[in-house]
Amino acid sequence: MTSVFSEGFYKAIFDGCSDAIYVIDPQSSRILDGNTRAWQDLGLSREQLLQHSVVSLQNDVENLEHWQQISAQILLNDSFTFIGRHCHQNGAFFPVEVYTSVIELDGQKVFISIARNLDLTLSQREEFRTRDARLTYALNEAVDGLWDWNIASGEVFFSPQLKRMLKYLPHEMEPSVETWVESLHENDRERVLRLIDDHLSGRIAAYEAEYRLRNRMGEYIWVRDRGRVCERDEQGKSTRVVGMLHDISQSKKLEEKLRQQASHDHLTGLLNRRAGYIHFKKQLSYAQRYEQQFTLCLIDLDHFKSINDTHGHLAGDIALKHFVSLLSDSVRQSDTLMRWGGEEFLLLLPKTDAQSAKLLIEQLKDKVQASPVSLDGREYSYTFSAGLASFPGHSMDMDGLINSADDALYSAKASGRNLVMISYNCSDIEQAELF
Ligand SMILES: Nc1nc2c(ncn2[C@@H]2O[C@H](COP(=O)(O)OP(=O)(O)OP(=O)(O)O)[C@@H](O)[C@H]2O)c(=O)[nH]1
Repeated sequence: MTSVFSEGFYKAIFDGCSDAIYVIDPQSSRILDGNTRAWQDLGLSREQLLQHSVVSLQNDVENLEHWQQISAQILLNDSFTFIGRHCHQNGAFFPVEVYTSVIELDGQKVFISIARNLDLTLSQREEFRTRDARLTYALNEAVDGLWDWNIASGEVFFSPQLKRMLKYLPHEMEPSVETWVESLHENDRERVLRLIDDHLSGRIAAYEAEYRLRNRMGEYIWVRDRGRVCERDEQGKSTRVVGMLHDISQSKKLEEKLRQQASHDHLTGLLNRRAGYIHFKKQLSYAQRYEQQFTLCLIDLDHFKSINDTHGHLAGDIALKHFVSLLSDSVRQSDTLMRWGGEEFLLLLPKTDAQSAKLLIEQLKDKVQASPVSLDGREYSYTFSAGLASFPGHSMDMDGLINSADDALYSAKASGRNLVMISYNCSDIEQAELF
């Protein structure tokens, strides 16, 4: 039989189509025509195809009677889709999705069936294999660990690299969201859970957090975690989130070191003047808020220049460290000693009035004098002078307090050194009016 298409245009589309197209007689199920893809898919020549019918070719159609039931159904509905199996000449079956519609040709109704081969083509298979290999590589070798959370079931897939990051073996780590929640550092947990909740409910476009995560050894590592909802249900509720975990422990350590260097004195390890000033400000506002007295004490080593001149600068450094170690061991945890300048220190004594502070500093002074430092194999005693000022008695503000303590220190030096003096200044407001 010749092609039912007379127009070259339609013929080109018919033969060039990547799906198989069959023209079928509704009564007998005979194949009236088929495009190139149709006979190639079945492993037949065009002539062989035209010898067949749906009954002889289609495994799911049992006999002519069965076909006629199907045919009646197609004629009734004008179209019909079904998924079945076609049989290749070599005996192998392959899955097809067949869409059949009814058209009229020369006053006769015929069926046009378009059959899509659902089996993967070789190139598609190759592509999937490549993609699979890439995915496996990414999951295993990438520096980031991947997680995939099914919200409804609470199940979480942890990638091999994520497990490695936390020092777990491949078969370890219960794949549940609880595993992750329980590994969060308790100081980070609330913040991180709030962030992920904000993302799930759509308040923020993506989830991103830096936090500490406990590893198999019970140690905490710092991670940067980023995730995004990738599936929602019909109501728009998040059902699946996928994210990546990056180990940032090293950069956090470096950050901490830089922060420490910026705020601490390299020689003594004490807070430096800049950070000390910030700390002082906080202490003062705390004292104001809770109506508490506190005293600050400026301490300056006496004749320190002579230590440097006699024993050298390195010996001077040793003496400075010796002094800091003596004082640090003697003050309370709540007191803060900071390096205010070269051989000048500032000691903050919260909840302490000037008289009590003076007694304490006198004791420290005696202790320092009685604890010589060993320089060049020789014991060397040194002393210090100190000036004290208290909040709120001597001043209400930081600069006023520092100036008052400085005045007192100047007086102690001027009066012969190795002395502790309280400021003579007075704040404008009487203490009784304040507290
Ligand atoms: N070794 C060492 N010396 C320091 C450091 N910071 C400051 N100094 C020295 O401390 C000395 C301070 O000298 P001065 O300001 O004259 O004071 P002083 O000799 O202690 O005399 P008075 O304070 O008047 O008792 C100087 O020699 C500084 O070089 C430091 O970090 N290491």
